[in-house]
Amino acid sequence: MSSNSTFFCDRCGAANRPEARFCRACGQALGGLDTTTDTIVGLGARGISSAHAVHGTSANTLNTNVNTTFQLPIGSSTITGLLQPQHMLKQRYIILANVGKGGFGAVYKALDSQFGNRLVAVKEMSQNSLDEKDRQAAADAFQHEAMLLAGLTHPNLPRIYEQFADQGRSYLVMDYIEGETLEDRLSRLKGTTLPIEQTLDIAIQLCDVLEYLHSRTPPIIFRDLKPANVMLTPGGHIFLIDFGIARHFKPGKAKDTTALGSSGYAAPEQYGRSQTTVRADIYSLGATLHQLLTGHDPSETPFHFAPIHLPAHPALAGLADLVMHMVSVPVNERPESVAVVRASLQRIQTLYTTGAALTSPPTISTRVPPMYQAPAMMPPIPAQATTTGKTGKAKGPTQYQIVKQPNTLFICTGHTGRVAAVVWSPDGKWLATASYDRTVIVWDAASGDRVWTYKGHSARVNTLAWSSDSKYIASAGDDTTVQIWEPANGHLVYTYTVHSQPVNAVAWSPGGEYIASAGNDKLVLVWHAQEHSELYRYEEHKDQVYAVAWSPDGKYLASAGKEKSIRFWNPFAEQKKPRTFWQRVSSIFSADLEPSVLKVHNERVNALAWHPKEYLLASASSDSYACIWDVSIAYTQHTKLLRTAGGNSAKNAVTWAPDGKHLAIASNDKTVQVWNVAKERCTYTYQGHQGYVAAVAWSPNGERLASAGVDRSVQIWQVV
Ligand SMILES: Nc1ncnc2c1ncn2[C@@H]1O[C@H](COP(=O)(O)OP(=O)(O)OP(=O)(O)O)[C@@H](O)[C@H]1O
Repeated sequence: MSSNSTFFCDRCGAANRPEARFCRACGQALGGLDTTTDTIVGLGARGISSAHAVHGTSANTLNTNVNTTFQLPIGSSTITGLLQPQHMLKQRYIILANVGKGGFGAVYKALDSQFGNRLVAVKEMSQNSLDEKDRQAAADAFQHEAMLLAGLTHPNLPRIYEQFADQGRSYLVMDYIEGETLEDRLSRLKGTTLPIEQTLDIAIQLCDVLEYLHSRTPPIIFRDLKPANVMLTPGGHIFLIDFGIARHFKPGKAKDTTALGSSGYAAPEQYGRSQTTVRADIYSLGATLHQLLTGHDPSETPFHFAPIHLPAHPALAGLADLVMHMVSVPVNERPESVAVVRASLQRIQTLYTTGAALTSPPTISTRVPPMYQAPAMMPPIPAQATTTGKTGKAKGPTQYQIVKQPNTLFICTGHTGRVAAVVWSPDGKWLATASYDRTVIVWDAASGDRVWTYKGHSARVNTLAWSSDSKYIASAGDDTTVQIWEPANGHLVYTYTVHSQPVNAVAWSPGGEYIASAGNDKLVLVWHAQEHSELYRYEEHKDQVYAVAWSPDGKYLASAGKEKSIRFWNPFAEQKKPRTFWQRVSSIFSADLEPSVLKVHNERVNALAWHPKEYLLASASSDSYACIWDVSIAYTQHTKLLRTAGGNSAKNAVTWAPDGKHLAIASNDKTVQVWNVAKERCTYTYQGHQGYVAAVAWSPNGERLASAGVDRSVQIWQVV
């Protein structure tokens, strides 16, 4: 769907690519065009190349009700895209609209009536106007796309659910992607370009997915990367679509037998001169980036790329060079891998968006060998390394020199604003971080790799919580919403919009049934996580609420904020208000604890954490203290005060070790202190951060801690 010069069909007048052999609108043979040698044909879903399609080999569990050779009956209509809204396909899919043309391939938006009416995209293809050989090649290509996609799982790829044949056409059912193709986005810009920040973000996401494809065994070369095959969601997430010509790279094969790809974006070697490798995808990525940065369509002047002129900014100095290297005609002059490209892009992005430079290598994570044993004593940090560097400008973002500690396992970088929250998934596999940069990033806890960047929020994200089964995240922030979404793919499940002001705290009940959310509107709302109906609205706070926590048995809530005191209450009992005098009296003799207000802090309370098993509550306050409250004897307000080192520094976050014996406290003094609760003694101080530490979380297995804050890094470290 790139904008090459067009060829008009005699029968219906539709515009076609010059290399097309059949009209994409009506299927009429266009004739007279040789596609054998130096013309590149995008096989895609049309599968009409005279060249042989490449056969997929990946094992998969794809649901298919069609015979494996995928022969299609001849004689039915050759045209696709004719299914009307409300048409029921295969007694299951209700067609809503045609979103992707007609001709030999069409894509419909549809509802899956057997799966809660979830939205799906249904790709339709007909090969019936082709001669026998081409028809089989096209059918093979279609099945290949299905098989290939079915074996892949990546946040930037649509999931595939089913393939089948119906009325002489083949269908592929996959995730419906809300958004538009990058090609459509570019054409709406009318010659101008996307903001550089967005281009860098898109480029890095494309690197993520290409790296994933290239790391399969055998590697998958996409071979048709171009703006028309990239979909962009309103939140800025990208998906690679159209796997028609992706193929497995077969080591040792000297030369590709087919010329595939799209003119302007395809590397020279795709014309059949030599075997295509990952560097063919690097070329196409370079051509796509060149177009994003210049607005110039490469299909107009294949293999010729004009110099790129970018705004004068020190961070962008290397960007033009990088892109021009990627589109080098000699294969060996291009970067050797997508990982190399991604590392450069990330370095540029960090420098461009924050002015920050990291001393750690420019990859997402830096790793310490798994055998590493932390020394009992932490060596002091060199004075030079601990100083906070400045950009040198009078005004501008702070440059943080992140220094790895001996027990640091990973330093995850990617956020471009303060990290406000960090939470482990209950199964220990993932970490999620929320940031003022409006995103939530999900990280692989074993490798430190970024898995997903969620961009559903339109303002700072302040807080997040995992559901107890690790399947959902609730995130909330200054846009006043709480959003429930799937960390595996970023799918938004529900947006809760009852708060009228920024939301600062969200907590999922231990059983997973309820969510408590609280914010600047002074409310704590307790609502059903699935039905979203309100269970109880706590209105006792006189000022903004910053923290909310469930007791481990899911019976009580504690909430606190600007008004300095902590409120401890039972949403289920409170729900039954108004309570009579006699009910109050009898409750004294019942097993239920009375709600109470705990007062010890002299400044705002920033965080609360409930002991994993007992009725002990930890709080962190700007008054420089962390406290432990025994709330089972609430009226006597038994507390331990822990004043961590760092003098008068505010305490921002607290987390209990899973065994309940230690507490970690994050502070404005740039440290995290680990305290032995029974001995009331600080046993270790982590000093890897170069700014206020805003968040800390203990891993479910008790072996690691994750901390994050103003320096934008997320540091995962071993407990010493
Ligand atoms: N999963 C999806 N969700 C939503 N829309 C989609 C999806 N897949 C494809 N589309 C829409 O359908 C159009 C055609 O899709 P696709 O590129 O896969 O088909 P094609 O016929 O193979 O195109 P091409 O001519 O590029 O080979 C896309 O441009 C896009 O607008």
